[in-house]
This record gives sequence, C-alpha cells and structure tokens, in this order.
Amino acid sequence: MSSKELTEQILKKNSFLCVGLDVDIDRIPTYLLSEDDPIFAFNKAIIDATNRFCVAYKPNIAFYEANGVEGWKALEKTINYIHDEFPEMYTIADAKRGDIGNTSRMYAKTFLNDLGFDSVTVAPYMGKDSVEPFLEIENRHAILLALTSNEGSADFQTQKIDGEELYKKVIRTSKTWENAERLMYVVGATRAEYLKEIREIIPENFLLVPGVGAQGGKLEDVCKYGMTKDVGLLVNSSRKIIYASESSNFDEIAGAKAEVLQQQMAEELRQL
Ligand SMILES: O=c1ccn([C@@H]2O[C@H](COP(=O)(O)O)[C@@H](O)[C@H]2O)c(=O)[nH]1
Repeated sequence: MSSKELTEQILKKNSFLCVGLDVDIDRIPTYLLSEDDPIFAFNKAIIDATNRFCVAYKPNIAFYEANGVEGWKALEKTINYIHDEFPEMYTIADAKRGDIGNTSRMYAKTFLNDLGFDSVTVAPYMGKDSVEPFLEIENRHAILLALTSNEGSADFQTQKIDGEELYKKVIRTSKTWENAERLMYVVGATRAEYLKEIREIIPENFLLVPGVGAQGGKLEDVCKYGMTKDVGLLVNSSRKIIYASESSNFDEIAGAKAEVLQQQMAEELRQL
C-alpha cells in the first residue's frame, strides 16, 4: 500500500490506529488453548472485533518466533486472514531487522514478498546497505527505528555526535538514501516533545508511534507535535487493547477499547 492510499484509508475510517498483535500464549483466555491454533484463534477474534476502528495491524514477530514452528504458522495464517478479509488494512511486521545487505535482502524477501506485509521495522545501526534492500519494492515501506519509546533510548539515540543527537542523524542521513520516500520512522509516544523538531527534518514521512496506553504516552501530545496536513501518523496500541479483558467476551472489550481511541483520533482529525 502506498502512503497516499494509507492516508485515504485514515480519512475514510477517521482513524490512524494500529492494533498491535503481541500475542503472548500465557495471556490469552484459557478456553482458547483447546483450539488447534490458539494464537490464530485469538488474533482472528481480535481482528474481527477491532477492524472497524483501525487502519493497521502490527504483529510483533518476537511473540510468534517464541512459539517456534507453530508460532510462524500462526503468523502466516494471521497475515493471510487480514489480506483475504480486510485487504484495505495496512500491515506491519514489527521484526526490527537489519544486517549486511546480502542478509537484509533475505529478511525483506520473507516479510515483504513471501508473507506480503506492507512494511517491516528495521534497525538503522548497520547503515545504508543494511536498509536499502527493504526499500526496493514499490508500495512497501521500511520503518526505521529513530527515537524509541523505552528508557534505553537515552543510552545512544539522544546522545550528541558532532553537536547533533544520533536519532536526528539517523533521520537526516536516511533521507538521502535511494527510495527514501519509502521510509517511515518509529518515534515513541513517550517522546512526543521531540516530534516538533523531528517534523522540521521530515515534514512528510509517516511516523509509527508506539507507546500510547500501556507505556503512558498521550495521544493529544503526539497529534499536537507530530500530525501533518496529511495526518502522517500511525499510533499503535497493543496490550491495552488485546488484553483489556480475560473473559469470554475479550474480543468485544478489545473492540470497545479500540473504539475509544478511534473516537479520540476522529476528534483530532476534525481539527486538521
Ligand atoms: O520504540 C518502540 C518500538 C516498538 N515498540 C513496540 O510497540 C509495541 C507496544 O506495545 P504496547 O503494549 O502498546 O506497549 C510492542 O510491540 C513494542 O515492541 C515499542 O513499544 N517502542
């Protein structure tokens, strides 16, 4: 999906919500454990209940890999289900990959070609040749970690090198790479005050903003500093939605949580 098509979806659904599918087998309702594929059964129920309120889904690959072959099968079924039933949905493989070019090309093949995700999150540490293989396919994105939501982001990302913070160097330098229009950036909602300066460097690229909800980031602040005339935001919430309830109607409750965020987003979009 192109950035333009994503913006159209956002305006159509009055939502820039991304629901994170971070499925921990130890946290799903126990009655689902008797299903053939409990992870897929959980995801299907969450997707069926939340799709009206969001424009994107972001399975975090770690939660699938942790279950070995069964986890990969559940991931494949989940992405196929989204493609078949909700083809208008933007999909993100939150895999945080990046290696020498020859290896990155294999990661890009897995997530963007074989599984058919619209995008994959990529760590920028190994530089240009580690990222460019993810930018080779039209209408696909690499989402580069810029300023992450965790405490450890202060260890390197906000440290200055030659007078400029490392995360700003990552953004400024990556802008010059081939197919840079296919880049999006991760900026944590817990770092919303940095968004103003980030927008001065990249006024147009989409930002994936995790950290609203369980990590305490505020949607209003993200919108105040990060929203562009074309919206330019995908705001992710995972645990606060998918684990909102452990009861048999967990999916309904998840849908209701997603709707609350969607309503707040609709209000922000009205002020555009
Ligand atoms: O800076 C980052 C980058 C990625 N994440 C991921 O987003 C979700 C957040 O989950 P919540 O339950 O809504 O806190 C999760 O998959 C993280 O790995 C992030 O939080 N911060």
